[in-house]
Amino acid sequence: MLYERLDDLREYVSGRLCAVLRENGGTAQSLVERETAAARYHERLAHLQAAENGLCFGRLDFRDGERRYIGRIGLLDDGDGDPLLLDWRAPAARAFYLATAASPDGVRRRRHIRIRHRDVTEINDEILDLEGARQEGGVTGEAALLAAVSATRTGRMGDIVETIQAEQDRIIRDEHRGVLVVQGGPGTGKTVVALHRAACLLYTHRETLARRGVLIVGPNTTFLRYIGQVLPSLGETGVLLATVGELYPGLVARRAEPAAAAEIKGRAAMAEVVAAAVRDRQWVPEDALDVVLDRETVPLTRADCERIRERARASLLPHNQARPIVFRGVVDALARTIADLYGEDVLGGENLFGEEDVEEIRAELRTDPGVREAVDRLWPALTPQDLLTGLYASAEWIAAAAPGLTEAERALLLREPGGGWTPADVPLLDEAAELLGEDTSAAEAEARRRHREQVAFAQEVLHIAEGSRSTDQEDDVEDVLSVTDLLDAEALAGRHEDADTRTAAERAAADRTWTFGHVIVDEAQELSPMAWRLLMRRCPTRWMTLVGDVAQTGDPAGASSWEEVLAPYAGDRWRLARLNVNYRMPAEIAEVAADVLAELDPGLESPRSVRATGVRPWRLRCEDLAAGLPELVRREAAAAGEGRVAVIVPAGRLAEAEPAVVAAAPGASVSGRDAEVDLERPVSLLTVRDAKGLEFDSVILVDPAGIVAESPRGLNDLYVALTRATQRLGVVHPGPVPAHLARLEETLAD
Ligand SMILES: Nc1ncnc2c1ncn2[C@@H]1O[C@H](COP(=O)(O)OP(=O)(O)OP(=O)(O)O)[C@@H](O)[C@H]1O
Repeated sequence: MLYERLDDLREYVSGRLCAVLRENGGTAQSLVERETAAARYHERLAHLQAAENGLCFGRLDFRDGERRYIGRIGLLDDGDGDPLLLDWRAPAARAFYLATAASPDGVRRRRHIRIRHRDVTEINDEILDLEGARQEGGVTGEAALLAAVSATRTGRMGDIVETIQAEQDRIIRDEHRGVLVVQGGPGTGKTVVALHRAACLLYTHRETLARRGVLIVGPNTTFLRYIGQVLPSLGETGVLLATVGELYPGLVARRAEPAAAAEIKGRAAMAEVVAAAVRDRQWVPEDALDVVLDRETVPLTRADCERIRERARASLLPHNQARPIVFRGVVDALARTIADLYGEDVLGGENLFGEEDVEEIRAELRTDPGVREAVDRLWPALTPQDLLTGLYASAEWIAAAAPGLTEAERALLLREPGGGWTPADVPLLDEAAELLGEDTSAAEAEARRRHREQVAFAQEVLHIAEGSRSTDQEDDVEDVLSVTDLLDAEALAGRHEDADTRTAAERAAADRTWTFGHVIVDEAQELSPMAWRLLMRRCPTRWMTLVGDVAQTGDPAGASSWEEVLAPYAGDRWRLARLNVNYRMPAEIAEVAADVLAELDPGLESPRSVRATGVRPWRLRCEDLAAGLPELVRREAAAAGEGRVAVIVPAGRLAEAEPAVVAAAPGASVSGRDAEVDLERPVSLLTVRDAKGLEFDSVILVDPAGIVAESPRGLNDLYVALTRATQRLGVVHPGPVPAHLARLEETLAD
């Protein structure tokens, strides 16, 4: 019956969509209305399609006899309008996630229903009675949960609507309008909870969020692809997923650079360096600037130039927007000099030039190319790219703008022009864009021209409409409203200008100054202070969800405390929520990771595993990867069956490990070699940086000591690498076993 209703709705919506697409002709206004309606029907259809798999997954039986079915979307009865199925996000569905035997909230039975190809394949009931309360274990829907967490991985994250746990549900629906930080160890569901929170917020605040959009920031494009299916599977499509490096429209930041250079660029002090670089381009000559005018050469004195610069700076306008002030200053100063020169009364009286004469000189100067040249010299129009390219290319400019850096640090910033941008450049470009502003005069002139054209067109339209008005009406009914009474040409023109049918996410992606309704940051601990400045500009309301784990911070520019990151932007308007249960690693793997965590920070607590598998993680000493690794990869691939295997290596061993992995798994995806790691392949070879946030059925970790040695946060990296497996973990070490992995026995798991 539920599927029948779904089919009816689909048929109805596709019918409406076809009808809209078939319509043609009409005014520009009706075309816009048609496009908007088509986009709406498309979205609705996507929503209905997404609900096909597992349309209904739960039922609540209440003590008073009421029954509620819970599913991916809400459905109403066609006849009486009663709810047939509750959307999992509706308040009435909440008991499905929260009711426990100790606190049943009127619920007698919770039923988990599994549907495949529209057939019910499994039912699990939980009776919430007193007996159950005595046995309470802390998880809800245990059988369904265990089936979900033990399932073979596919290389794409899936949704968890059927098994959301109470501690997760509270975060997903949290109504806090400031910054919500979700801190939790590896595998506690931070990412998946953040994505379900996005879906929930879009459901509850659809108006605001559809207009301003939701931004989800992740650490790299592989990760974004990995999580990219979750929201569409929940029927939500209008969300922008991006890395920080993708948040500067018009450029792709793919250039590589040493981690030490990226770390320097991420420091908060770089904001002052960029500001100083802008100031350094506001030039004053040592002595005087000779301005070569059409008719003669006139000097601008140093004092004149200083005065002009001070006036422009005092305006507090962004650099490019202050150029008209400099232009006026130059014209005034030159006009005065010319008037002094030619208007001097040889008899010693007052200057012979009156104010009108001086105004005439100014008018002439305004069109003189020499004046433009002088302004370009004193206060050049700059793009963020010009500014940074120039800064990076000159040791002298770097030294002037960054006196706080050591010589070695400054040398790391130096590079030849060209060759593209790195992800760490993007927050600096954004910072520069804020300080430079755009010289919008040309764009404004173009907008004014377009508006005049639209008004002229609208006047013509109204004229035609007036002309075609029925004369009968004119004769008979004096006060019948005509189209011109309702609409003037300006208003009609305005409607055409608003006709942007792109979604908020599409418009946001193309606009650097776009501000989002809500911003979600995953692996938030990795962001540098400069990246935070960029993100905070994109979300002035500070309605944000940040998920991360400071114990997993790998980026040398990343965070070690949420308080430190947030206090400058959110004061005390941020709240911390914790997740404590590990849904990814079985207890056997979690124990190994816990030893490393204890060494990282004895004060940090490991999350509790939701299951044990009985499979012990293994280690093997292997000096020669080329000889030893292929067999291990083959074994793990066979053990993982349909699942996914990752070989995680220090970046310095990628080249050595690649032939060994490819020999065992010719189709393997290789980080660094492939533009983007394809996690849907059975085997992947990755560095820790690329493995962040991901998970695999089986992980072979190569050279743990090498991982630790490779970065100042190497122990955090080792912790990340050890916490990626859902079933099996093996460690291959070329030298003696590191002390923190002593728990591992030197065996191969069966
Ligand atoms: N309630 C749940 N039901 C089923 N699976 C769940 C549940 N919560 C989390 N999981 C699964 O646990 C795994 C780990 O989740 P996720 O990747 O969101 O953790 P994380 O905290 O972001 O980890 P990390 O910090 O390592 O990136 C995922 O496969 C996720 O689908």
